[in-house]
Amino acid sequence: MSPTKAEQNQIKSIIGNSYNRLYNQFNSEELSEVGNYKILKQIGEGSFGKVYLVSHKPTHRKVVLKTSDKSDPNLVREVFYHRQFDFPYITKLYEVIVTETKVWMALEYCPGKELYEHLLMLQRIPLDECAKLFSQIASAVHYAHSLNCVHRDLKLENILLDKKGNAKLTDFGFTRECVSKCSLETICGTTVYMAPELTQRKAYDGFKIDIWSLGIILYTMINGTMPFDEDDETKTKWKIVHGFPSFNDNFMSHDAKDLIRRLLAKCPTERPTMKQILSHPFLQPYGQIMLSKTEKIIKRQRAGITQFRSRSERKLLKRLRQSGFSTQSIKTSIQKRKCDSLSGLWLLLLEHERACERVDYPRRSRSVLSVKKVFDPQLSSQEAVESQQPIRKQNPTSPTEVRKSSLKKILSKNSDANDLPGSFVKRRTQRQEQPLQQNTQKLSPVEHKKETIDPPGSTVSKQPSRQQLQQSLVHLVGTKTNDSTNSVSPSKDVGGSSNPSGGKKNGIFAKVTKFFKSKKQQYNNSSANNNSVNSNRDMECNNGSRQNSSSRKSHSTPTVGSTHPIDDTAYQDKKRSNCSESLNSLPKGSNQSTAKDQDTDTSQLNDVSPGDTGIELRAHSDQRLLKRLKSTTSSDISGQTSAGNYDVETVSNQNIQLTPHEGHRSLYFSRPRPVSGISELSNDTFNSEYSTDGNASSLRVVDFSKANFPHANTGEVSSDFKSRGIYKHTLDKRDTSIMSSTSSISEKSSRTDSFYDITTSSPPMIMDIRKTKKTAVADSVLPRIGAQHTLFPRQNRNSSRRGSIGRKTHNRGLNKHTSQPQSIIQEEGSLNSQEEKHNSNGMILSPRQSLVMEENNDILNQGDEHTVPKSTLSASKSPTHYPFESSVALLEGQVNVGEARGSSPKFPTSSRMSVPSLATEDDEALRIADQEDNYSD
Ligand SMILES: Nc1ncnc2c1ncn2[C@@H]1O[C@H](COP(=O)(O)OP(=O)(O)OP(=O)(O)O)[C@@H](O)[C@H]1O
Repeated sequence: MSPTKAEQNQIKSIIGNSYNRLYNQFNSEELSEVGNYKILKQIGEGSFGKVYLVSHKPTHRKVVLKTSDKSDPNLVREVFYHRQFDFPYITKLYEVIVTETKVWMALEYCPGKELYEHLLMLQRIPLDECAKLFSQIASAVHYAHSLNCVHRDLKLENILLDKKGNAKLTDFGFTRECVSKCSLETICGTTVYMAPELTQRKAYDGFKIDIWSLGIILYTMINGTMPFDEDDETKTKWKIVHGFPSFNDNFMSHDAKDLIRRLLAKCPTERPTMKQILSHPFLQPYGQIMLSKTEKIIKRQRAGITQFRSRSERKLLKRLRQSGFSTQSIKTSIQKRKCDSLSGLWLLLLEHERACERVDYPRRSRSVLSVKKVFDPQLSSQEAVESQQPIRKQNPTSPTEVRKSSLKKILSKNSDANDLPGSFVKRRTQRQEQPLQQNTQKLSPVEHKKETIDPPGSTVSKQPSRQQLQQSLVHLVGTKTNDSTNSVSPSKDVGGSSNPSGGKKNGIFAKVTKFFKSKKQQYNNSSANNNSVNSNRDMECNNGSRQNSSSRKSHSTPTVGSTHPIDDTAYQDKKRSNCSESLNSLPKGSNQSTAKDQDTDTSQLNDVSPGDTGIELRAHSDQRLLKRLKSTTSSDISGQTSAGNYDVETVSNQNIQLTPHEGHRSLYFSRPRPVSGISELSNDTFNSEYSTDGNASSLRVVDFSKANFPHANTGEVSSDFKSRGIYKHTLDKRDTSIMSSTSSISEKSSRTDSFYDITTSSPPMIMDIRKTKKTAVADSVLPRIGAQHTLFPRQNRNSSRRGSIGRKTHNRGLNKHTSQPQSIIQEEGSLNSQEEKHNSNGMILSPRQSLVMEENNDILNQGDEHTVPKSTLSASKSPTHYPFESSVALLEGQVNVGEARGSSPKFPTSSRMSVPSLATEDDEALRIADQEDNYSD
């Protein structure tokens, strides 16, 4: 029976509204979702992108999404190595989402932030805590070394703290493989953490430079200052080579001093091995525990017996299978380290499962033994002392703490859940507030301000948030409380839901199943509606096909956007249907407080974005930003890393009077934070790392190290050096290396190969920006990674990642419009503008696209509310081939809109919609590029 006129109108109106919501979402300035992740807030900013706290929609787990421009030269390296690591003290990489201009890494959330910030807060870390944290860091390095990987940028900023206060190594942008004792030549890292052989630009053993950096980290943790840190970079380097750290006996134990001395041995071969470090008396008992744990993990992973064998893994697999997931796909995804959405789902569920197992089985015997202690009056004074150590508070490691925590768990299980957790959290918060306030007083105005903006103690929060309370409650009573925002009752048909002890588990599993079921349901709904509204079929087909092309692509490319892992024939059939998607946007219930009525469209967007379509919406800019000194000052400190040319400039302008052992600067000294970098001098060697696997490069700057350093005794800089113009010398060298096309090519192929291991994305645009001005001083700090910049379009940025050298902005106008929607339009627009020369019609659309637009036009005219005037949707039918069909499908409206703007003065004058104006920008960019070429000539 055909639907009545009223029904038809209702359906049209629904589609119209849905279309408008989607349209508005595409034009929104706010980024709300990426893949399966819902963005909650921005929590940090790196040199090449932002870091967001997000919620994994299927599991509701908190995850960090770190975004990087593809122009980040270390991005591929970072993902390539990071995904290989599976270790408790290394941040987990769950998933990688690739869009046209960005790569999004879903990482384990470490609410404790950086160890650097923790140290700033405490001024110096107590010895016992140092031993524990350092053992964890050293075990992570040991693990990476056992996989023949060297980190090369170990520093306090690259160690994060999780919610229990455990150290997690992160940021593998400089990592590379290193077969034993191989000599590397790429100068990279952060100056104050660099080993003497690095600052002297000698070939080095990658393992040994990591060990030196560990020594710097340990010294700084204990002493609260850095051992070699001067205002002037050259002095710092001189001290690294010739100086010795001074020890304050008030903070340093004999063992600590001994270990630091060994780690900071000037001669690399004298530095201890990782095993020797972890066995050192200062680190006991933590060191030995970590060593045996690490060895066990390494052994298991080498034997390949880690995956899908454990009890929790088998249980989880069974549940997923029962719920209709294709477990084989999940296994493949994990085993091949695809870092796709299935990996993300699996790893997060497994983490949750394991956490639940720990909560499920509290150790009764221990808790009973601790009763005396709890009521011991002396304990309260001890607690006061411990409150000075917020990290240890949250991560009880001493037997007393373990007992107390276990007891609390037991007690809370037997008590009223409403009372105990609250009171416990409150007490804990009070205790933790104290040191925070004390420390705040000691901070300099700069740090104090920073504190006010963003309290650094993620382990120490003044006001426990609702989520913190909930987490504590979960931790204490072992059952998740359902609140209005997150409550999802465990579905009965989910495998294992009858498990009485697994309330939390069932909750999360029910959420996952519900998430995918709701998606499946959408398909079913659309099918039903399709059948019932045959008369509207064509119309829906047109609207649906537009999204469907993207959706199809989404399902077939799991690394981008979301994947529908439910193995269901009906669902697969639906996937094949061309006319179903339009009704995906039918309203549905949402179980998230943050979800707006656009939720349906959001999931729709999720299916087609971001990777499939390249649709990226600019992030919400008024989020509280974490003010990082190093990023805010990065442009000022371009010489902070091993930028030799910059050093020369500094040296030649200053009469350096070096006094050995000038004393140590406090961390609170208001200087920019150290930044990592790769020297431009090693451009050739960097390439040779890829092309020759670490063989010595033919291009060496002989004697540079000698000239670069003041005299060992006098501190005087050689006049020869001052007058010789090493600046020019190095510049020439750099030019030579940049012109070393062989290495560039080898690097290019290596990079793209690695890149394509994990993505199916289109290759990066190649742009030649090698030619540069030779006049300005700033040119002497041109990116050492010049060759890389020929691979990736450089964004118009004032700072560059890790350092220094690439800080000069190559503003050729080509990347002026870096906001995501613009870049999409720009690409499409430029495509159009190229073809416009041959096409007098101006508007270029494929027949199907034109048809879709016309149909949409009709729909919108019939809907009650719509924001797009009819005139903006007119389209001609010039046939054009589009390589990226899905992108174009999503852009149709915008392209049309842009073209029609002239004829419709009422249309909103958003620059991103203006194809003609972007064409003008391109012209302008070319003009600037030509000008720069003239300069360089
Ligand atoms: N997994 C995480 N959990 C919590 N916060 C994180 C996480 N990763 C990064 N952050 C936050 O984001 C900030 C920037 O991240 P990160 O340092 O990794 O970026 P980056 O691009 O590598 O920066 P750079 O190389 O300049 O140091 C960090 O200081 C930290 O506060």
